[in-house]
Amino acid sequence: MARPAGAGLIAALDTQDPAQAEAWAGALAPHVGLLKLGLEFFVAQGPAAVARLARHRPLFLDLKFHDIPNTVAGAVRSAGALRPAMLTVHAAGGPAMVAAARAAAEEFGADRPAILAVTVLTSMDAATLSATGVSGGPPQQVLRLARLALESGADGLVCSPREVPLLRAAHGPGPLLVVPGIRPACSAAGDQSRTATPEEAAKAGADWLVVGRPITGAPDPAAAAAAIAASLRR
Ligand SMILES: O=c1ccn([C@@H]2O[C@H](COP(=O)(O)O)[C@@H](O)[C@H]2O)c(=O)[nH]1
Repeated sequence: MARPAGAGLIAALDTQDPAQAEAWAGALAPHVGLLKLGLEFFVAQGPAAVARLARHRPLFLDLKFHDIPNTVAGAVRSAGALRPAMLTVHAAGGPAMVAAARAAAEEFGADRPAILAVTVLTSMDAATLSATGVSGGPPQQVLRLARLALESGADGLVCSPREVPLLRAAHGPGPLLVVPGIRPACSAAGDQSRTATPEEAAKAGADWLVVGRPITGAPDPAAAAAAIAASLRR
């Protein structure tokens, strides 16, 4: 998948309902670079329904694999058959798991899915992370997991907009940085903790901004996506 000029927009279609996903995909396709489908849709509707949505835009299949290396490699083979542009694994699965995901993706040849490693979920603040036994706070843990994942073959990272400058300073322009936790001014944060506006995330150096509820929960989702896309072009 070619890197966008500036920051590109990805719409997260978080629903179990195939008719809703289809309606969003059709309405949002002119304004976004990719459509993101996650566990909610995949578990409810399965691979065939996912494949149908790829008629609108390339897919980011965000299933966040986290298992032993052999199992993750098999899952990447299964998911890769849907020809998504990008797939996610959890960096916390360790170097062998990330390397196994990358090796399985390579089996799809030149237009293989990019393997993105999720660092620290954007819903987690320092206290939540500390409760899982990780000391030092999100920035330090994101940097630790990013290094592990990139050295193990990940093409890019999922991180919050707050860590983008740190990751660019540490790893330069190479890694694809895909960034949820995006909240236009006046949008409700909901369960997201480490947030920024689309303009802030783009200025920090994100490649792709992932936006769900601020688009899908808007009275006119297409207009909301168009407004965010326009703000990224300014
Ligand atoms: O750390 C992460 C990783 C993935 N996500 C996903 O992004 C979208 C965000 O949706 P919003 O409605 O804009 O909050 C959602 O599909 C998450 O599963 C994330 O938020 N944080």
